[in-house]
Amino acid sequence: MTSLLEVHDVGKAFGGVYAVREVGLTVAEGELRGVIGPNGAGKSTLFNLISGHLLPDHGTLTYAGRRLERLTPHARAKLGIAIVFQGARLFLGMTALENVMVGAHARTRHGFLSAALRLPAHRREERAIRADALEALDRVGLKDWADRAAEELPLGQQRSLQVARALCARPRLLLLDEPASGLRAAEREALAQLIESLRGEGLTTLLVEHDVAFVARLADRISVLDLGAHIAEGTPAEIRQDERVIAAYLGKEAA
Ligand SMILES: Nc1ncnc2c1ncn2[C@@H]1O[C@H](COP(=O)(O)OP(=O)(O)OP(=O)(O)O)[C@@H](O)[C@H]1O
Repeated sequence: MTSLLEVHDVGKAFGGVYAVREVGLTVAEGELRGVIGPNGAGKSTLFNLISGHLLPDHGTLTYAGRRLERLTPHARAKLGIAIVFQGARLFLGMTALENVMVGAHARTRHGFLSAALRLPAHRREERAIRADALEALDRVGLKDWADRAAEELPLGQQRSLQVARALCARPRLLLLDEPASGLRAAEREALAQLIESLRGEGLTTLLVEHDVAFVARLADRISVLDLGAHIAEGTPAEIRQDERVIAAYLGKEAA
């Protein structure tokens, strides 16, 4: 299987303490990879190293054969890496559709300013973006909500809207940071089904999540971090039985 993302030996320290050290993982094209770990394991740090919001102290990141580690988040977005951040905000006062259209900005030629000025070449582009945004809303089951104010959507649908925003940039790799956090059971279920349907479409996804059951249900393979180190990788069934993983979680509970 061809790999889309290769993280090799990355490390990142804050004030001399490693939040992530010597972490490596390879994500195959079309794979849904989960990343789990107890509090402070380094999940968010790893996520930000892949998105480009943090730069590694050492190690390499390769995406579709290109080295990433010195590229800005914007450059990575242009290569097809889309992000749904933990607790990301929607633009209030904008409709669901407008919120998604902002997500297409990463791949427009003219940039946000000329879009705001509504130059002629832009109107064409704007129409195309609008069509893409409607398609993205449709993919996440929110087409009927297109013209509603984003803040009117229930929390679960706001999360789906964030996914639509990421999809509008036509990503090849989708990064999800704790997408289920704060959701109720029914909302969680709907989100799981959405992520499953995107996997069915062949979208490669990295899912960083606190909720182990949520990840175990969805992921092809799971990488486990503890105290910044990569301690295990395998299928959900393998991970559930891995003694280092059990010890890492039990250790945290005991503490
Ligand atoms: N910007 C930062 N400055 C200083 N320390 C940081 C910073 N970001 C993370 N850390 C530290 O790095 C370690 C890993 O944190 P990280 O947030 O990556 O873990 P996590 O697995 O996402 O945890 P959680 O599940 O609690 O969100 C923690 O000890 C944290 O305090």
